[in-house]
Amino acid sequence: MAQILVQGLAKTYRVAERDPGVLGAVRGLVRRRWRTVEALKDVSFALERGELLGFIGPNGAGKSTTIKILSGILRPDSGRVEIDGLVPHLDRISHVARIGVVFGQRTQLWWDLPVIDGFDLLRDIYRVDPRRYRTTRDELVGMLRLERLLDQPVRQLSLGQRMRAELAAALLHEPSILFLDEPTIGLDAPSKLAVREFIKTLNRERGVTVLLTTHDMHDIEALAERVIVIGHGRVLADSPFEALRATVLTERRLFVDFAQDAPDLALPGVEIRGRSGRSMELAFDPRMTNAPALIAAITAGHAVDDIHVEQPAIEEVIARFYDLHGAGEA
Ligand SMILES: Nc1ncnc2c1ncn2[C@@H]1O[C@H](COP(=O)(O)OP(=O)(O)OP(=O)(O)O)[C@@H](O)[C@H]1O
Repeated sequence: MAQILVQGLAKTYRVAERDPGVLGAVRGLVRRRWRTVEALKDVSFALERGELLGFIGPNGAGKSTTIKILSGILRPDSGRVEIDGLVPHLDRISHVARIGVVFGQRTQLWWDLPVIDGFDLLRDIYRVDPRRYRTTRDELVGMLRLERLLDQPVRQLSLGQRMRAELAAALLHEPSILFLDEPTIGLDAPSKLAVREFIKTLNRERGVTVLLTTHDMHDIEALAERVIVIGHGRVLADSPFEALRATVLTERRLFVDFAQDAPDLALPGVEIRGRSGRSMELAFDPRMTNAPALIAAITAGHAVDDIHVEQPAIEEVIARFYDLHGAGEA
């Protein structure tokens, strides 16, 4: 049975509207005008225990709203959510004991307290058995290389250090599910790699179910076997990333460095995209020809120094997908 079940989720926000300027603000105090924003219209999916799901979509698509509902912070207007048999917003206390949540843009630690004191407070809040807590904490501190940061107040940490501390904080009570809302936002390359490695270990070795939202497609490429794309409050795709790539962009590219100036080539199903000196970029449709056949045809007639095939970059695939579904920013 699915560990996370979401069916027909809908959520509308009511936003106060006001006219511009001071007069508008004053008028707004007297008579409020409201506008509704349909953040989620109809979102359904199921997640098995131990899965790692990339939950992506353009700005304003409804990703954070979904995570807030799944964490029990928000109540949906309609639809059904069940996680390990509990309804998050109704069974909040039992539910939060089983999940960990990290919002990349917010901290769950205490700004002025040393990291270790924040961890101890979370131990008390979650009522973790002291002996069990020490083991888990020390393990997380080791995995996330936090040893030298424990005595520093959170406000003194760099963003990358803080994110490592946030991940530990979210896991001190050993949840079996982790919700990550943009955990790599603003991090430099080494910190991103460290966070990705940690998430991977947690999921693959410990079996923690992970739902990850991110705008960094390298996170998706490195971590997610399955991807859900949402746009305008609906699920637009739910498939392995490779399947998404195949439906959106079939094109492959072949880069050739010839031993002499790049020749004229006329091959069926192949388009020359660029040529400069001895280099040439070719695009081909893998349904019409394939890379080995193409390479054989080229090398049969010309001396070649180097040759390689490229898939379209993941950013390109996603941008094209948003385009096809008219799912630009809401
Ligand atoms: N508290 C709120 N009050 C009013 N409107 C909100 C609130 N939170 C979100 N919204 C609106 O709901 C829609 C969905 O927002 P949400 O934050 O879920 O999107 P998102 O996919 O997480 O976007 P991003 O990638 O930019 O973080 C947006 O139109 C947003 O403006």
